[in-house]
Amino acid sequence: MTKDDVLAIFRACGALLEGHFILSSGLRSPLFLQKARVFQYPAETEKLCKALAEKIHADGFGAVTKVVSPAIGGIIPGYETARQLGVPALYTERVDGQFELRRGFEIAPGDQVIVVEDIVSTGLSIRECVAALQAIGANVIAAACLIDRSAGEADVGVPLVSLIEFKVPAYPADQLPPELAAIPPVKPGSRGIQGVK
Ligand SMILES: O=P(O)(O)OC[C@H]1O[C@H](OP(=O)(O)OP(=O)(O)O)[C@H](O)[C@@H]1O
Ligand SMILES: O=C(O)c1cc(=O)[nH]c(=O)[nH]1
Ligand SMILES: [Mg+2]
Repeated sequence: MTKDDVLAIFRACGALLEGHFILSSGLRSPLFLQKARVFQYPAETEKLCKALAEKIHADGFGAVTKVVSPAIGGIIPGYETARQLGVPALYTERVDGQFELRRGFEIAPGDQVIVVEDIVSTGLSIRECVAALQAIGANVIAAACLIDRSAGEADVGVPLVSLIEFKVPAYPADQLPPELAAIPPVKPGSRGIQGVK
C-alpha cells in the first residue's frame, strides 16, 4: 500500500481536515487527520491495518505476542492490526491523566509487545504508553502507527514501524504563521478535556 493509497483512503473518508487545530501535544497545525472518520468504515480500516501488520512482519517484529494501544485513537487500529497478526489486542487508558493498562488485562513476562497507534505527531502518546507498560515489566519490542506526521523525527524510545510518513507542519502557539493565527483554533483530540490531561 503506497502513501498515495493511504492518503486517498483518508481523503475519501473526509478525514483530511484543513483549518487551525490544537494537537494533543499543544502544537498548532493547519491540517488534522481525523482518523475516526476512517475507522467508522471496517473495510477501509482492515485494508490499512493489514498493510501495517505486513510491515511489522517485514521489519522483523513478527514474533509479537500482544498488541497494546493508547486509548482512544489507538484502540480500533490496534484491534484490527492484532487481528491481522493473530494476537490479542489490549489497550492503556488514562486514569487521572496517566496511561495504565486497562483493568483486567495481563501481560506475561515472556510476551513481546508492540504498541499500535493511529497517528504519531510528537510521539508523546506512544512514549507515555511504552513507559506505562515498562513500569509493569512488559517487554515492548516496537511501536507501529498508520501515519507518522513527524516523518521519522519523533523518538518513541523503541523502533517505530509506520505504514506511511506524511510530514505536516506544526507550530508552537506563540509562533503561528499569520494565515493560521487568523483562524479560530479547534481541539479535536481527547487529551485535556473533562479531566483528561
Ligand atoms: O504523537 P503525539 O504528539 O502524542 O500525537 C498523536 C496522538 O494524538 C492523538 O490522540 P489524542 O491525545 O488527541 O487523543 P485520542 O487518542 O483520544 O483521540 C492520536 O490518537 C495520537 O495518540
Ligand atoms: O497530534 C495530534 O494530536 C493529532 C494529529 C492528527 O493529525 N490527528 C490526530 O488524530 N491527532
Ligand atoms: Mg491518541
